[in-house]
Amino acid sequence: MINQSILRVIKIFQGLQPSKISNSRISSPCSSIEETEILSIEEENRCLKNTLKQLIESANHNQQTQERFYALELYFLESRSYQTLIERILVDLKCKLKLAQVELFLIDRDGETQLLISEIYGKLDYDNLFYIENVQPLKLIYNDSIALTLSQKQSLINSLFEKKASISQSVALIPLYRGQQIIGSLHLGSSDHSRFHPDLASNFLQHLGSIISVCIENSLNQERYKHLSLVDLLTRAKNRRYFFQALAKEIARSSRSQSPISCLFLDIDHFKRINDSRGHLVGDRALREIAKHIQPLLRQSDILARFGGEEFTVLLPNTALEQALEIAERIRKKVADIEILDDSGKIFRVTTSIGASSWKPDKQMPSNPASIQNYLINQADKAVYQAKQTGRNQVCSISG
Ligand SMILES: Nc1nc2c(ncn2[C@@H]2O[C@H](COP(=O)(O)OP(=O)(O)OP(=O)(O)O)[C@@H](O)[C@H]2O)c(=O)[nH]1
Repeated sequence: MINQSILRVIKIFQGLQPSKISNSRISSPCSSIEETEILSIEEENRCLKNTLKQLIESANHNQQTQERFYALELYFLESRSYQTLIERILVDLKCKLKLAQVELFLIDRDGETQLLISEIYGKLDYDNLFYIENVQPLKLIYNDSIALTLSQKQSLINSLFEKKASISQSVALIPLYRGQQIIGSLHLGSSDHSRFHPDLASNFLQHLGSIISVCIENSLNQERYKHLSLVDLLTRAKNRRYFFQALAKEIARSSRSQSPISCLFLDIDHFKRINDSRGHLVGDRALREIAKHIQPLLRQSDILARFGGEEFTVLLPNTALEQALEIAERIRKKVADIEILDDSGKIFRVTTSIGASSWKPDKQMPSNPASIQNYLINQADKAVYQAKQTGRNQVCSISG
């Protein structure tokens, strides 16, 4: 009886561990052998249970890792602007994956991305974001073949993370690709020596790299479209639409903070004559030169916009009339000094009439946003008209 049941159990286990149970021993009726066999089966059973437990733990761990990575990827996919995405990669990723260091390299041929982003956001100040002109610096890091690399090599780690190399003990170098084209590289550094060892399964990191690549490309394309709709393509100053959006925002901010806000309207003098005598393309060149020379006179928070034709506006947040008049005078002088070349290589100059308006929290002043906006525009418009009427090439403001 006992032999029969032992045989049944053994048959079950034979498929799993055939080498450990010999048929000759089973055929023996000796009871001590039976006990040994039972003990051996129990031991096998324990081993199998342990193995199963480890497999389940490992599957659970993998599932948790997968869920964490999915959540992270979703977090990147939900970024609504390039600025937010970069912040999430460089700051939040470090925190969420408990990394010591994160470094992002992006290939930016001709500096197009940097120009676009600086025109939209000003300078994005991260000391771990690097724009490179071509793939060459990455080849040096990756040792020519640019593929996902997990390493504990101190020599490689020292070539990363600028001056802070000693913090990281192991690194993951994740190339960022769109199609066949490399667009950058993401470097993750851990203070744990065993975190990124070469034998680690790298599919999660690989997938994360693909998602980040798509997010970067998409957010840059969106920024390009947004930029096109808000910038004057001739002068690269902001356009009228952007100006009105910014004006509404700044008026709301000024009302809240009870700070002044000023506006300048610039109208180039006798511009028709320039077009008529030197040609429309030379007129275009003059407009470009004017915008180029005014921009550096302004603060980062000020906004230069082309209002239309040969008219520009400057929005000066947190600026009272007295200060606005000084800035206007500086602009007027600068414009008069610009040397513009006509098609025959001759230098000519232009002048501009400027009207200034200003709003500050005061009982005499309009207080709701729409009337503040009308007030600023009408006063600046009247002032520029006055400047034209009284001789051009001057700055005027209307009191009251
Ligand atoms: N080249 C060029 N000219 C433009 C553009 N937009 C408007 N203009 C010209 O700007 C000129 C504006 O002329 P007016 O409004 O008569 O004013 P003005 O000649 O500057 O005279 P005042 O403003 O009175 O000093 C017109 O000839 C327009 O054709 C543009 O994008 N490029």
